[in-house]
Amino acid sequence: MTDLTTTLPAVPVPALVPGSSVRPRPTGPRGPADAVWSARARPDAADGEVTVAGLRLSDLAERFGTPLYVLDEGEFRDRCRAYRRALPQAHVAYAGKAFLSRAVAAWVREEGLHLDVCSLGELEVAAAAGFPAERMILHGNAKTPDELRAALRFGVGRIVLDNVAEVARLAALVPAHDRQAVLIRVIPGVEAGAHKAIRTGTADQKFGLSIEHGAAEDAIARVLDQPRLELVGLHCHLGSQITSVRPFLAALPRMAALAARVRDRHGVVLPELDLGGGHGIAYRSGEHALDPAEFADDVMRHLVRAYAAVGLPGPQLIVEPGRALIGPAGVAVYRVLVVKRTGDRTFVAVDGGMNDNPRPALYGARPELRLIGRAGARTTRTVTVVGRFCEAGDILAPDVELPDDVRPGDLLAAPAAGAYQMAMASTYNMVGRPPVVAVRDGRARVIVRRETTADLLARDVPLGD
Ligand SMILES: Cc1ncc(COP(=O)(O)O)c(C=O)c1O
Ligand SMILES: N[C@@H](CCCC[NH3+])C(=O)O
Repeated sequence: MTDLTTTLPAVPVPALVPGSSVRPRPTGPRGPADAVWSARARPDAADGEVTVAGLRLSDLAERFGTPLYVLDEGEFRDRCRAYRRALPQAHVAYAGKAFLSRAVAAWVREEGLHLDVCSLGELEVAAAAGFPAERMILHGNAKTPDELRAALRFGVGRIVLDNVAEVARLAALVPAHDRQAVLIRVIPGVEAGAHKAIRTGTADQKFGLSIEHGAAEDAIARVLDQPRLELVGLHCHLGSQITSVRPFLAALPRMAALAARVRDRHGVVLPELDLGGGHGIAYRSGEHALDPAEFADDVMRHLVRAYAAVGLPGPQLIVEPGRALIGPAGVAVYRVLVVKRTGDRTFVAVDGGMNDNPRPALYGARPELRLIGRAGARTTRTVTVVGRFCEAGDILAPDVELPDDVRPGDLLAAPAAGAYQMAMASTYNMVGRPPVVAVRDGRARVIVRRETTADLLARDVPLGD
């Protein structure tokens, strides 16, 4: 296991010397990639209103109810295009776990991306949207036999093997005279990611096979022994919400060295390298995102160099961003139900919370919440915005500056809400999940409807049955 802080040279932070031209890097956004609101959002109106794709969020809240998730289709498509433009030689696969529905799968299909799926459910949603199976990549640290069978039946393009047991299990399911293209997920020993729970580049977690301990090479030998499996490449995924390109660059020579050992030991040149996803976004004003163009420039340069250094041609690159494509396209809208003072704090309780956004409770994430729909008082106070669920830890943000006169009935909106919120939503306390409304060119359409109590009761077996 390698701690990046010890293996990579520290980036010197220039001191602010009076009268000198050396300035620390600005803490504000550097460009569009750092924006927390989508490019089609107008968040700065004097009346406090925010519009997205020409629609007022308060009108959408009125029409569809709250809590509400608004998804800016144009922003999502723009981001898909930006990635394809930045990486014309690579395959860009949208990681559906960030949020998937039939509409989203159709946008991904139309934009010509590949799709990373990690369950039978994701596979079937994508298939229902007409997504071509050969552009799908199946992941999972513990794929069920049903998932493996379905992947073969649908004709999924790539299956990423995560453990040795899967090698024989999958090979046994592939029909005679057929071959399934697979990659092997390895642990490169590079630590990256915004929180321990989402770091997957080092050995002390459940995903992948360690390079360091020989597990990866053992699995590779076993795959090469299976005539019904075709090993086309290596895969690694370092973690999530990574805002610097450095960890990706650190992984490249390690992946190249492993590819070279495969060539030396087995005489096989692996044509593909999947570097996973993990590209970070700005959740709050002033935070930095991983810029796709910068990522592309640096990674392509270092990739060719790392492979050339071991005498291999540059492989076909695959990347799998999820959050970076859908995160900034989403906005969560809540209605304030209660404002109360307890102890030293003012609590502002909204009609959503940890059920639709478990990220604050899981990773200490802090969404940027703001009053919308009216201007609000000029003076502000620091409040704690909490949800409505039966957990003291159901805190969306512990310290938000809101206008002094915030009151029940007000609307709060959080940008950058498109990834890993609705996708991870639950029905705790028997509260149905919010709808997702896609907006484009002044028009709104429900792409996932609100979950009703009738939906919840539909799964609950009536008494006497
Ligand atoms: C294998 C794999 N690829 C891609 C992703 C997408 O990650 P992100 O949404 O951080 O880009 C994940 C999740 O972290 C993953 O496990
Ligand atoms: N759910 C995590 C990301 C996990 C990515 C899954 N591989 C988050 O919200 O940050």
